[in-house]
Amino acid sequence: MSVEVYYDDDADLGLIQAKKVAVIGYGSQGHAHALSLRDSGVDVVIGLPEGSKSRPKAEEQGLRVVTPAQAAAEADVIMVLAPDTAQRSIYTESIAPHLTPGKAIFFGHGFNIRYGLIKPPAEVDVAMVAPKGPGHLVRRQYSDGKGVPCLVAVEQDASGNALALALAYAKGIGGTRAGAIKTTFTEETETDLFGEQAVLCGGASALVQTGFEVLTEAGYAPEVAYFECLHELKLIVDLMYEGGIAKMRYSISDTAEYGDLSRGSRIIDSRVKDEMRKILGEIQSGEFAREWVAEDEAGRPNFTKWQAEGAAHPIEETGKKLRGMMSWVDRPITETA
Ligand SMILES: NC(=O)C1=CN([C@@H]2O[C@H](COP(=O)(O)OP(=O)(O)OC[C@H]3O[C@@H](n4cnc5c(N)ncnc54)[C@H](OP(=O)(O)O)[C@@H]3O)[C@@H](O)[C@H]2O)C=CC1
Ligand SMILES: CC[C@](O)(C(C)=O)C(=O)O
Ligand SMILES: [Mg+2]
Ligand SMILES: [Mg+2]
Repeated sequence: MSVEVYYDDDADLGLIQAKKVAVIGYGSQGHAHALSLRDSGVDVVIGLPEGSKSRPKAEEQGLRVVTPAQAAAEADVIMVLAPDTAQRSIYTESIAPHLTPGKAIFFGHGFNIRYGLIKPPAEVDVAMVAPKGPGHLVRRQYSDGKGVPCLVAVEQDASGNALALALAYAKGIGGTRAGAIKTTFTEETETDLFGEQAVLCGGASALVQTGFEVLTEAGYAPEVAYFECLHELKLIVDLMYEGGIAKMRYSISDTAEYGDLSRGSRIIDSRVKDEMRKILGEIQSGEFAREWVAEDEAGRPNFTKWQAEGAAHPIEETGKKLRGMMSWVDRPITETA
């Protein structure tokens, strides 16, 4: 194997238990890291602005919440889990003044370091622990005694111990149960952005919506189209997750497998592959990052419009109705945050 993968036996939890950790932000990732670190015996403080919606959620879970500046002042390790677009100003206003030599700043995604939006001083460790999964599942897997794999990376090793500290942190959130892969900030950032845009979120959502539209526009029942294009996708992906595409193809009928083999490459064709390469180029050149930062600074006009259009897509109404009939499917998005 060309990558280095670390498991529980390779990580010393004592290293992070000996530190005070500030988790800045208590959203999808923040709540998962904070609660799991606490359950792993780590001293955790949460940094949130006065008036943050997340404050009562963290306090209800028994966590101590202070301002981001106070959390950064108290902590040895500062994990930044606020939205990527907010991190630069949080860093400048609340973290940088307290980032004294010997401390460590950690990230859950490399965006701000990769694109030069945050430049920490040379005397601190700069590392990343990036779970390869949504925060609510990071927490659920930890609570179930399992773990979501993580990427770990060290951008700056002032202490000479940054990787060991990052691995200890990864162990504290269950990441080394599944495996922590050593990478770089550049590789994590570019592959993560590509994955979410082209395959996992952008690609998959567009595939599902378009399949649903084609069936319903041809007169088929929305309920049947929903089951076919969205609900069953999870069951198919579960088989891929367990045993690769090969296991999924083993389980489906020969008819489905012949349709898959003969038709799949007509859907995801060379035009789609060229577009994926273009998207990767925009990520590598920094064009996507500049666009997203400018969109955020302008008050997110396109983001808000596209979000509303997505929420109004007929598949959502159909899905809401059908999921209401399946109590085991319709679980709340936030169980802890
Ligand atoms: N979502 C995910 O599963 C994954 C996310 N990541 C990375 O993790 C990081 C966090 O993302 P995510 O968990 O999605 O974020 P969320 O949007 O879910 O949560 C953001 C949190 O930050 C808080 N916040 C907002 N502004 C500030 C501020 N100025 N100071 C302090 N806290 C603030 C929010 O509080 P409020 O409630 O008041 O808005 C909220 O608690 C990002 O770098 C992301 O790329 C990495 C892997 C997966
Ligand atoms: C796939 C989306 C993601 O990269 C993630 C959950 O890993 C994110 O940024 O939320
Ligand atoms: Mg990701
Ligand atoms: Mg991401």
